[in-house]
Amino acid sequence: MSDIVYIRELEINTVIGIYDWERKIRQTVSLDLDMVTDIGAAAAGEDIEQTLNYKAVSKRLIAYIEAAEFLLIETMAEKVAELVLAEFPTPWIRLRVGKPGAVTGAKDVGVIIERGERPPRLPM
Ligand SMILES: Nc1nc2c(c(=O)[nH]1)N=C([C@H](O)[C@@H](O)CO)CN2
Repeated sequence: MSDIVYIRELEINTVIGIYDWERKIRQTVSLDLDMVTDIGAAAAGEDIEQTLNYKAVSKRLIAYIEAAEFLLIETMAEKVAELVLAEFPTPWIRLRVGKPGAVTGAKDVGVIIERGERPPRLPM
């Protein structure tokens, strides 16, 4: 079965950007994650150890991104997707990295990527 554990609008402060002034400040990035899993065992046993733990993923990404100093959000997105696929029990991730406030007049800008083995059927 292809189920999804998701995280929405995880906001993290970091050094991000290509301009000199951006290297001297911290800005907020906003992440959405959709991670494929099978929730069956966790649901049957009510066992947190059987889950793809969204709290554990969030804490790991907060620590990683707060310490990072990427130039581009593209690089951040690739590295975050790599980390999640390597460290957590999911074969596929869809990730949005937004940089709200980066463009005057736009509420948000960013990238959306999918990485890993895409299952045949995904929930909407
Ligand atoms: N596709 C991208 N475009 C831009 C990026 C980026 O990371 N990816 N970054 C910038 C600047 O850092 C901008 O955010 C400063 O306001 C411009 N375009």
